[in-house]
Amino acid sequence: MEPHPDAPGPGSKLPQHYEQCFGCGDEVDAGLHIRSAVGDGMVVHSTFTVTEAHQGAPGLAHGGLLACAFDEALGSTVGNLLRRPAVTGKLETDFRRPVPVGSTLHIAAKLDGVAGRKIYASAEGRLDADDGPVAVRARGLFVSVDFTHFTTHGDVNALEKFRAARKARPEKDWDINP
Ligand SMILES: CCCCCCCCCCCCCC(=O)SCCNC(=O)CCNC(=O)[C@H](O)C(C)(C)COP(=O)(O)OP(=O)(O)OC[C@H]1O[C@@H](n2cnc3c(N)ncnc32)[C@H](O)[C@@H]1OP(=O)(O)O
Repeated sequence: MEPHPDAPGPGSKLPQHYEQCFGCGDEVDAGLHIRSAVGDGMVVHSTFTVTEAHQGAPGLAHGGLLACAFDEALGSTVGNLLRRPAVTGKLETDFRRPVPVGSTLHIAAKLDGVAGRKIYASAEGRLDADDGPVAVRARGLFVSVDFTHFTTHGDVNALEKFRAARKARPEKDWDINP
């Protein structure tokens, strides 16, 4: 499997895909503010720094928010390397170690395969360094969708704003053809 010919190359920092996204958006104060960059092959590296806004037990990250971080990291890999709209159909997580507030999860997510509309991806999150101890593993199944998925089910006004903002960006985007 190869990245899409127009996919950003290794080392490229990836922009937030939507400023209101809970995973990566700058406009969500308590969001995860995940930052990502393309790695070698079919890999995207992301970081998520856990704050007090992300707690479940005192001082520890909430498991649901950790799952969110992996949804974002895996989805970013699919969207940026294959450059096609897709949504999460299934997400599995293995929580192997507690993730304390103040720690940074280093997530390496890779595309494992494509079968028709189904896209398989998996990821590992390590504590505080790319070679730190594994805290979370995840696997996701993403399903390719037409852009009409978002116009039919989403907020059309917000979507128009989103499209206008993306068109104004210098880098090429996936084809949007509702
Ligand atoms: C350059 C651009 C950069 C952009 C960056 C973007 C970053 C984004 C980061 C954000 C990341 C956040 C992302 C988010 O959080 S996305 C938000 C969370 N996800 C959703 O809201 C999705 C809701 N679900 C649906 O809309 C539909 O169910 C979908 C569209 C998924 C499928 O309904 P549809 O009617 O269209 O298709 P189908 O039912 O015929 O299914 C098709 C195939 O898929 C298989 N299947 C489906 N589900 C499952 C399952 N659970 N386990 C196993 N298999 C499953 C199914 O068997 C079939 O296989 P096959 O029979 O053909 O073999």
